[in-house]
Amino acid sequence: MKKQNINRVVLIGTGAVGCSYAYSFINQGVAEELVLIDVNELRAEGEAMDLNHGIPFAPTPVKVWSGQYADCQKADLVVITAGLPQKPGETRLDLVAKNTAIFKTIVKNVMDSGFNGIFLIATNPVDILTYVTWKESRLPKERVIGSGTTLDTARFRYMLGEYFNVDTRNVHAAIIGEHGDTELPVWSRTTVGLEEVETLIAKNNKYSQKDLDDIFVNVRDAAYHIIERKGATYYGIGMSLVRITKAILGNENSILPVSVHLDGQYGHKDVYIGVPAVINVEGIREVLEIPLNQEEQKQFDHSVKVLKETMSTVI
Ligand SMILES: NC(=O)C1=CN([C@@H]2O[C@H](COP(=O)(O)OP(=O)(O)OC[C@H]3O[C@@H](n4cnc5c(N)ncnc54)[C@H](O)[C@@H]3O)[C@@H](O)[C@H]2O)C=CC1
Ligand SMILES: CC(=O)C(=O)O
Repeated sequence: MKKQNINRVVLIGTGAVGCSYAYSFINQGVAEELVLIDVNELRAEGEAMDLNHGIPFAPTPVKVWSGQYADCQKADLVVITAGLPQKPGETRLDLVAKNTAIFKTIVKNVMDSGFNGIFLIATNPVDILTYVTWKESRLPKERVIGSGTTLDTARFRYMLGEYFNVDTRNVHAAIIGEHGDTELPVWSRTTVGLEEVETLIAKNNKYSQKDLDDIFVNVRDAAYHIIERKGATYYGIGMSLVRITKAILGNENSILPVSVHLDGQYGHKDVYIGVPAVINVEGIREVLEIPLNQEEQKQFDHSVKVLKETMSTVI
């Protein structure tokens, strides 16, 4: 029997994203057990060996091993980063057919173990694969979560922090919608410190709406820019996934823009998409419905439409 108070996370997919997650997980002392699974068993084994050699320098004790699907039975959280990444020029939506097929097998294997915890999904297109996981697992929607626009929001806050020359933690902002080309910034709710960006622009002529629009385009296209240069993105998402993991295992009631199932919020149903939600040990405690202006709502509706159209090709 698993001892009480021991948290186990199973990571499926030990490629670039999975290993960045594992590395941050160990360095941030997130939980007591981390199990690595990959279709390439040797890879998972090698990564476990390598990570274990850093454990003397980790902030808290942790057991890491390359395991089997049976290890999911006692897991609190299963994180999936397995599947194909984009090649230069490919969109996230281009990956939908192949990664859906991979997911159907993975989710079945996890559920066959008797798993009854929370899923956290990162594989692209993340909103659609989170929906696939929810359908295939038959778990309550609150316990199936996608990384959504957490990474995009981190990029946005970082770039706004640079622009206004303030600590990025004092930038309160969110990217919502598809984690992909139709995502949108919620400018109407963006504040730096306690000031609205609109006021900051009006007060100081070194700032402009044009610069802010360029910042959003750089956020939206960041993955393309990085993939062109180094072939893949992984550190940012690894740390984003650890942030969500800590919100869950630490029962934090933190608000993060994750991919959640909408059931009427924002005027939409039966879709997984990135919006702010309260996260704790139960998974999604509450989906927050932040007021959007007319233009933001229009862009959000478009994002839902694109996701539903793509989803209809695989579900
Ligand atoms: N949600 C987000 O914000 C982000 C998502 N991603 C996505 O994460 C995914 C992974 O990307 P990378 O790690 O760069 O790819 P990668 O190719 O480095 O790693 C993928 C891993 O999945 C494994 N795998 C494939 N099929 C499997 C199966 N059936 N069972 C178990 N393992 C399997 C592979 O052996 C490989 O180790 C991609 O879909 C990528 O687009 C990447 C960055 C950000
Ligand atoms: C690849 C990807 O989804 C990202 O870096 O945003």
